[in-house]
Amino acid sequence: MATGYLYHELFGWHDTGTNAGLFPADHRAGIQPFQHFENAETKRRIHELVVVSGVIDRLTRLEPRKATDEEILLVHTEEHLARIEAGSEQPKGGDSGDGLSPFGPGGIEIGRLAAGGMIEATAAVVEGRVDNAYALIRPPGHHAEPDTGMGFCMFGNLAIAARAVRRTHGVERIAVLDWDVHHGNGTQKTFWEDPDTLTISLHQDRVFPPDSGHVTERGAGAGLGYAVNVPLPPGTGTGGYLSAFDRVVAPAIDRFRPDLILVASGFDANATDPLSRQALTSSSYRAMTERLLDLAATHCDGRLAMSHEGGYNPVYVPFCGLAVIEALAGVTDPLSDPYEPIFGGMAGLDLQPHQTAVLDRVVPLLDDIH
Ligand SMILES: O=C(CCC1CCCC1)NO
Ligand SMILES: [Zn+2]
Repeated sequence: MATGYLYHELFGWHDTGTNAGLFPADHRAGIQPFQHFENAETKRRIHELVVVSGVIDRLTRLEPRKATDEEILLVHTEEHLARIEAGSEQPKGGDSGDGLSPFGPGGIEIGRLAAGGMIEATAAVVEGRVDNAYALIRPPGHHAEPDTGMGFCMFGNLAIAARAVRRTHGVERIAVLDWDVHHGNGTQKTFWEDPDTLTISLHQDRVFPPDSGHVTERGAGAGLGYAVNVPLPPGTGTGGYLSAFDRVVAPAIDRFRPDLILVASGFDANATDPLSRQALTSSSYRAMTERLLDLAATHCDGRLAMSHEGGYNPVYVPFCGLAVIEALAGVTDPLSDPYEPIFGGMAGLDLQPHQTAVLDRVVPLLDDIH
């Protein structure tokens, strides 16, 4: 099993400043200076754990490149690209569109490297140079819509890669699973009317963007039914997520019969994340990855590429990221997660009736996937 792995130190230099988590420090509002929630630490620490654990030696290292204007414009408007270019030329950088997504001077170059990195990882999988791949990239992308960035996202890295390999390699049917705890609104909007791109988002109900990711958001026109949303209640643990996988994700992908599976892989559904209220552990992510590998083997010769998104606890996210990469690489002696007994031992992590009730609403909708 050849697993591609893409990371570059420049991703750690994407500068989100001291926006005190989300907002600029302002003593009048009682906001003290502190680093932005989306900072380099979790990504850098995932990479260091991949190296120190020795898993790096079982991976095929892939190198990022900068996405071209043409590639970015496969998804985004000229106006959005111009906004990022203009901000990037400012002495202190700019923002991707919602005031919550800052970047430093020259920041567009790192944004291009993130999008180009996911293109390279996806192309390596499609060309068979590797069986699957993980693109540990930054800034994230799944909230970026065609006309704006948001939620820390500058460009829709995964969406750009999907359209890029469709154009260069003729990949037709692409299934996208977003397991970041926040709704994958950007990817969904990009492919809203596209029956050849199935978007499935597993997220905490209405956590971000506000009032987004409802079961009733299903696509439009020819794409109706090819957007699937599973808004899980706060506190959902492994039981709820794996039931969502077995009752929604797997049947949807089985019906869709993809040529490629892409994942918007955020780890902010972990039990310790500051920006959500779910309860997953590293073993949850390993189990989901193993299920995806089975689906990819069944439908598309194992072709599976993952694009890093959120995840904000620098202590625990590295163990979740390592578990996914170990599973992709078929590591049979994975590193033991010391926090699993604590975070995985809490009450209520098995499937709950109110979680089943959400899945019961989604399952019948899958009949519209052909
Ligand atoms: O991890 C993220 C960013 C979510 C935050 C954006 C503003 C408040 C919550 N999206 O996947
Ligand atoms: Zn997120």
